[in-house]
Amino acid sequence: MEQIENDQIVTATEIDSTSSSISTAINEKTLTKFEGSDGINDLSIQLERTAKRAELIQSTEKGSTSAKNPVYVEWHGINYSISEEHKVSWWNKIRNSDSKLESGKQVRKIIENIHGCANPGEVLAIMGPSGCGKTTLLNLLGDRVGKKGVQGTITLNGHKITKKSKRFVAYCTQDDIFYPHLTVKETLGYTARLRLPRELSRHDKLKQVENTMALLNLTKCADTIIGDQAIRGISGGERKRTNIASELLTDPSVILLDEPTSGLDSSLALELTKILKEFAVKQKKTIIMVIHQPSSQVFESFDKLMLMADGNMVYFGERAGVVDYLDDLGYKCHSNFNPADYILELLNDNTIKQKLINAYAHNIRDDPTGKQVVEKHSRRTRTDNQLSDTILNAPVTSERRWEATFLQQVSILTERTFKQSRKIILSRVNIFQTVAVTVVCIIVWLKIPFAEPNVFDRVGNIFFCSVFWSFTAMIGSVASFPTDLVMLSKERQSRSYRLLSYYLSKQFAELPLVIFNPILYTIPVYWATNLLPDFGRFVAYLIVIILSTLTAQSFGYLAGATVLNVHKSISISMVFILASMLLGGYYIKYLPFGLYWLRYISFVKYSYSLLVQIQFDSPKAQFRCARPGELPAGQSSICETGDVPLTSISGSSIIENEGLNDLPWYINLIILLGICIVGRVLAYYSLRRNSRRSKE
Ligand SMILES: Nc1ncnc2c1ncn2[C@@H]1O[C@H](COP(=O)(O)OP(=O)(O)OP(=O)(O)O)[C@@H](O)[C@H]1O
Repeated sequence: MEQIENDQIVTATEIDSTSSSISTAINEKTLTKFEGSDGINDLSIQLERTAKRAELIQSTEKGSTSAKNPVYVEWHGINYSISEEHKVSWWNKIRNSDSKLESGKQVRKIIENIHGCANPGEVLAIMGPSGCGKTTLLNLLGDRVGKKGVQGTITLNGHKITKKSKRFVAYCTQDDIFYPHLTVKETLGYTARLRLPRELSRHDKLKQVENTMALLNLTKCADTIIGDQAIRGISGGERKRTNIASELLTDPSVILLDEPTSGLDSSLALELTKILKEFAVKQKKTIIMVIHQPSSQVFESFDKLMLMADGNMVYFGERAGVVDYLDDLGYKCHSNFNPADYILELLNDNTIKQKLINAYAHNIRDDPTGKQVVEKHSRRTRTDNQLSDTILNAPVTSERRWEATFLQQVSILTERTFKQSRKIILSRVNIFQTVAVTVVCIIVWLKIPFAEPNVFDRVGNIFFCSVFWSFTAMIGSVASFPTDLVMLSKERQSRSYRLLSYYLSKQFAELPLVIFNPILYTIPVYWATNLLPDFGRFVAYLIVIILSTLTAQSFGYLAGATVLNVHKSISISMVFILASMLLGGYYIKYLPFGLYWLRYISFVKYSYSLLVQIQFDSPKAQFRCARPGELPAGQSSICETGDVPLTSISGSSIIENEGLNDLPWYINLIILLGICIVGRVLAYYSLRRNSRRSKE
């Protein structure tokens, strides 16, 4: 306990002195320790950096709620197990017929009887060899695992974690999850606007972003896109820092970090741990981090330490006490050795590891869930003038479920989705594809004459336009939800917005993008291929093409939201669009007996019928009858049905003959609109059901 207080006093004094004046800190006494001007330069750079850091942290304190809501985290008796499918092949069963090999489920213990606590103002480090269960424990502390297979108690200020209390806990995952086309500043800006208290003005929120970027040395890459495997963006270390910045920015009371220093060089790793430590001390944040091989300076900055091996506890207590603890067990760490390296070396030796696990189990033999050990290290149980018992007993809750209002959420998310999706939907490749298809269609169907022999070409042009854009929209939208899923789950876990806000914003943002290419295609193709020269009919034609595209998009959304797997949903959509195309009325006129109704389940039938009605069911649509020899052999002219051969025929007679006006145009329109809306509503409920399931 004394050690914690001393550590905090040292850090607080250091910050105060540095922020007040650099010049007084560089006193003569200190300078004599360094030889030559390089030493002086190094020291002044260091002090300048420390002063800047303190100043920036101080600036983020304005409006900080974590200092007012310190949170004490405690956990004991934690067990987590998973059931794994165990399959025995029929061949193995035959070969081992005398043994009792059976397929079935096996329970595997991931972590066992884990306990600990983390106090506000302190940094707790969790260390151990790879695969020992550190991330699993962090996930459990952040309530990101669900209930299945979990036993034990985790509390915040002595109260169970609730949906409202989760907002006070930030989780920096090991994998940095971002929208790749947004810049660092945009990413952090949207996070700030969604998650910072609504009382702060937009200007203050963006100021907070600037300060956090300066603090984490991100200012120089502020306008660079994040990027991913396909597009080059910021570096791995910058991604890591952006990830931490996006959580620090939201002013949480508890910060869980999974390997925050991986990918950073040693000086950046040290700088980051110093920042976290200062945040802990100055703003009473509780910091728990999983860390691999910290340098000795980073190791020194921890207040508490938890060591794990094979899912078991090896040590929990003061960081400063671990070397003596190991020494007492016969494992002496030399003074010139980094204790963190030494600990990992011990835990990677199977025999020593088992001895250390047994030694810890022996120590707590009278305290099966570790409750007493936890109480010993808890600041909640003792009187402290800053963090009194009453504060650390206060329920961790807020009046609001979300900081941004519903309308703010929709507008912020729409802006963000638009920025992210426009780079994909309106990519150069997609625009090139549209222009190329437009040119090909114009060449193929240039100035189709209003004549009977060309009716088939005219109808083909109309059918192609409807199906091509439906197909493109459906395939483009199936990946929408599966690719957003990880981001959605991360942001929903931190209660950034409602699912409905996300869903509506997706619709609004992608609407102009999805209809841009069909419009770009339809305008020149309509006039160049000589479709009905009537502006009103052109507008109606364009509206139906857009509606058909949006209907196909809603099926794409539905498939993606239901299956949540890009490959599977593309396969399902392909089958669906092909079936709709075949049943649309262009390829098959006469379905086998009893299957005629199948036409009515194809959305293509409604859009195709509507487009044909727009183009043919008009007094202006008059077609010259075929002259002898113009029609293919065996095909009779529609004009020859009466006694007197006609010279021209109306479009309405043609579609009647083709059976394309079985439903009036307004019924086709209503059904198409209905399918579009129902598809979107079903996609929302599918997404909601799946996002609830993923939480369980
Ligand atoms: N849902 C799960 N299904 C299957 N195995 C799991 C699951 N969750 C955890 N595990 C297993 O539990 C063990 C601990 O995993 P965890 O990620 O917590 O380890 P770690 O200590 O964080 O490792 P590292 O340092 O390498 O990240 C691993 O063997 C992992 O494969």
